[in-house]
Amino acid sequence: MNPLQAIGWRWTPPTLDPAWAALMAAHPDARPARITEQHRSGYAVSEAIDVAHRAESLPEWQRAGSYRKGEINPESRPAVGDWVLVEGEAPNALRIVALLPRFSAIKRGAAGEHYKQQVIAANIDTVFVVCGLDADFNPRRIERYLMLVGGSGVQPVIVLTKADKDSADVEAALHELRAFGTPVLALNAKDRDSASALAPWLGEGQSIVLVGSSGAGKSTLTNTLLGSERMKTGAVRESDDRGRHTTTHRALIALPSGTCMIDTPGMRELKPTGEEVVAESFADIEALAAQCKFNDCKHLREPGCAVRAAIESGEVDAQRVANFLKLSGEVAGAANTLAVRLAQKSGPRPQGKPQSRRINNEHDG
Ligand SMILES: Nc1nc2c(ncn2[C@@H]2O[C@H](COP(=O)(O)OP(=O)(O)OP(=O)(O)O)[C@@H](O)[C@H]2O)c(=O)[nH]1
Ligand SMILES: [Zn+2]
Repeated sequence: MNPLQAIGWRWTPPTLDPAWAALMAAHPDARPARITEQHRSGYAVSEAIDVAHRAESLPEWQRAGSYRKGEINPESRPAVGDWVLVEGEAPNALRIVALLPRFSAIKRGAAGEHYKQQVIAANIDTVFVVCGLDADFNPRRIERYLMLVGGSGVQPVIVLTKADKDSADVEAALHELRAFGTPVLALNAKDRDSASALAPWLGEGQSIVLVGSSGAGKSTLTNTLLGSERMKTGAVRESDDRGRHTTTHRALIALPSGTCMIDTPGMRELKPTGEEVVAESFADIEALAAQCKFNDCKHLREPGCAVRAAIESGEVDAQRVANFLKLSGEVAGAANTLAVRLAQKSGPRPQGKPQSRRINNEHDG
């Protein structure tokens, strides 16, 4: 097997994106590799599972000033999961010479003053939104994740863990979540047969990520899919009493099925970029809204509101509608911040504002 296949490469010349083929033709001495880490000063790339090396990147991806001058959008820098072309030999002479265009990208609104958004994981096929059928069960949080990955090009799948627990009301949960229009499964993350329900998304050459709150069962599920105890789970952690963050970090994990799982810390801190289309992950509400009397209906107390009527008749959950309105407000807020930032960037620099201040926070960790 081509060692790249274990880290998600699945293309052959006939299935290769023409843009990729063109870049490869332009760099005949280069070969593909995948980004596993992105740092302030450079990158780590992998050409086979469990091996990653530092690689020198193009100068325009390094200079902080390039962002400020608007020469390079941070989104056009490689991120974890990106395929790049490299030249030279590891460990000391690897150089990235080109970024291959990504087919999907999970982004988040960036904390920095300058850039609008940051790519957290690129070239992912499926994101499993993991939620336990215990006290962790929270449809509103699931809706938030679905909204954040909506429009990324990544297929979301809801995975409800802890279905084996006596207290789990599996049928009620499945019934509620099926209305979301996203595939949903309930399983026991500790059990291999149960976890095999994920097989349709775990084909060879697929790339996946798991998101979900602490304790949802992500490490447990990963271990079960791996078939061995490779990640430390909550249980281990409790006994060593060192709190969180004991999970050994490994960016690309090869599952026996030939799927590449990407584990990147940024996935834990998703927040809106302002470019999300909330309605996309609320298709049921969007369909109702199309029937409201006023086409700018806010679904609050307008007459002829089909959304309110559907709440009354029990067709749609009032909390789901409330969350839709809340998330729409958050995205609108983020979009506003984004617009202000872009305007400041293109307009003249405010008087008396020191240049150096503007460079702060430009980097991700
Ligand atoms: N009975 C049962 N227990 C589960 C299941 N999934 C996870 N658990 C337990 O729930 C606890 C937390 O699971 P983890 O896999 O550590 O959760 P996590 O999502 O990786 O948490 P973080 O690493 O903090 O993000 C552990 O004690 C697991 O054994 C399940 O499907 N059934
Ligand atoms: Zn309405």
